[in-house]
Amino acid sequence: MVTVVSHPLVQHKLSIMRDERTGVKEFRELAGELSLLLAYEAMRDLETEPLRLRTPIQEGDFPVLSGRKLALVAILRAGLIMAESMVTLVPAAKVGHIGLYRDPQTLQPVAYYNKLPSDIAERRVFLTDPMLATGGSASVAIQSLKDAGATSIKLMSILAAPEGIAVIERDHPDVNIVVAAVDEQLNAHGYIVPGLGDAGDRIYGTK
Ligand SMILES: O=P(O)(O)OC[C@H]1O[C@H](OP(=O)(O)OP(=O)(O)O)[C@H](O)[C@@H]1O
Ligand SMILES: O=c1cc[nH]c(=O)[nH]1
Ligand SMILES: [Mg+2]
Repeated sequence: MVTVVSHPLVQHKLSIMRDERTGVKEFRELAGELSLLLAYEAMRDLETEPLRLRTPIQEGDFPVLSGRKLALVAILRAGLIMAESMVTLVPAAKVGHIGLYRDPQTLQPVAYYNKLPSDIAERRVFLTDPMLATGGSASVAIQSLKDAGATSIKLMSILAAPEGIAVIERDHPDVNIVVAAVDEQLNAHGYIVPGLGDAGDRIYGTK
């Protein structure tokens, strides 16, 4: 299932990120802000339970988060900005890292790092990567989460191509996807069109 967050704030921030004139500082800030807005939607179904407490006025039962604990897992590099921003919303979440880069010739993901919470099997996992292009990186990352025992995984991306969504639906039909927009297609180099360019390079100012 794919959820496209069509809220005007999300769309506005995304359009500024797309603009080639937007510099590193603003791009990074917007990526963080958008991640919070996407998280608001992605975490809509978190469980709550009533907590008995007393306000300054009277006693009552009030909802607090319950159920499975959370894990945020970032696909490095670009997904890091999303997880770092989201952890401010859910400070008790553990954070994992999966290092992948996409080979520019083959477009295949190359793994270089993997560090996940040891109790990931018991946690609800939110996997972050701003770009879902061919879907190769996200599919491999989801497989490594499953190999580590994760059973509840949601993929959060800022932009997706239809091709990438199709790959996740084929490889991991149990994984829901939350995105700000689904663009037209990929170009010959595997970039999302119209897209926003190379997310990692724009976040970190590399080339
Ligand atoms: O869906 P795919 O075709 O696999 O492409 C998407 C991947 O490409 C980008 O990472 P990149 O390889 O540029 O690494 P970086 O984040 O370190 O820049 C992006 O952040 C995704 O991880
Ligand atoms: O458009 C794209 C595709 C893959 N990775 C990016 O950063 N951008
Ligand atoms: Mg990159």
